[in-house]
Amino acid sequence: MLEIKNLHASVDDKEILKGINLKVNAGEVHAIMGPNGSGKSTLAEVIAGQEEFEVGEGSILMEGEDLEELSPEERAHKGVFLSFQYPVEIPGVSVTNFMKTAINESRKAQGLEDMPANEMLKKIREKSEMLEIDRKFLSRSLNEGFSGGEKKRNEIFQMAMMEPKLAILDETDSGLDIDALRIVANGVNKLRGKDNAIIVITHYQRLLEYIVPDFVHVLHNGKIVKSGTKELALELEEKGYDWLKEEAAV
Ligand SMILES: Nc1ncnc2c1ncn2[C@@H]1O[C@H](COP(=O)(O)OP(=O)(O)OP(=O)(O)O)[C@@H](O)[C@H]1O
Repeated sequence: MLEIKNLHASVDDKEILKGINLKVNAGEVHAIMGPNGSGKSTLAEVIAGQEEFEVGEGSILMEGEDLEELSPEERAHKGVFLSFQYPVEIPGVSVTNFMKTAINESRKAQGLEDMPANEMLKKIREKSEMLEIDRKFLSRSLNEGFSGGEKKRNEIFQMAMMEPKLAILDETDSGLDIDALRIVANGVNKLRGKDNAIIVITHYQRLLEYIVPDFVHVLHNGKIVKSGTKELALELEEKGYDWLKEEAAV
């Protein structure tokens, strides 16, 4: 699904990603952890195609296709979803209408007609019930006055509606409380499937008790310095990151 090879990226001539290698297969959930400032969010944004980052050496392949020349929108149409990519408030545009537009834009890019209204309503009903989202919430203006938890709910709803091939959830600095943690975890678990892959960026071992990842990677100073299974997250909880920094320096 996704293959990142020796990826380097910088902003304002400062190198942030210094040779990332990562392979994510369909059906897998990967967690990325690591100390503040190690490059986790940058990695997510570079995969999604955020233009402020300059990609140097290396490549990002999605289903064998190099993403380098593609805009963030084109990547989204290929099935890459990054949480909080568009956290804009749009007064007067409801959560539902925003979703309808996003889905039809994506269909258009794939040469498809708009989704018939009844099909769209059915999908909205199914996904909102699956994620226990209140009807009233769907008619609210997008992100306007949303609490942190409501933003989270909206984001997971967007992911459920878009059915991305590769979803990247950057949870590192979103201040998740217990409820939001559960919203994210339930959403991810319900959307896990053999044809899609999910990358969760988190500081919380707790989140990984709910979403059991297949692999855990630790990013430090722009490189993945350790990969393992969910036990690695437990080890990090217990020992912190210093031992890995020391190992990485050797
Ligand atoms: N647009 C930018 N301009 C300048 N520096 C940036 C920019 N984006 C990121 N950086 C720098 O790159 C480094 C990595 O940041 P990044 O947000 O990727 O880290 P992170 O691992 O997600 O951190 P955290 O756990 O604190 O969220 C930091 O030193 C940060 O200051």
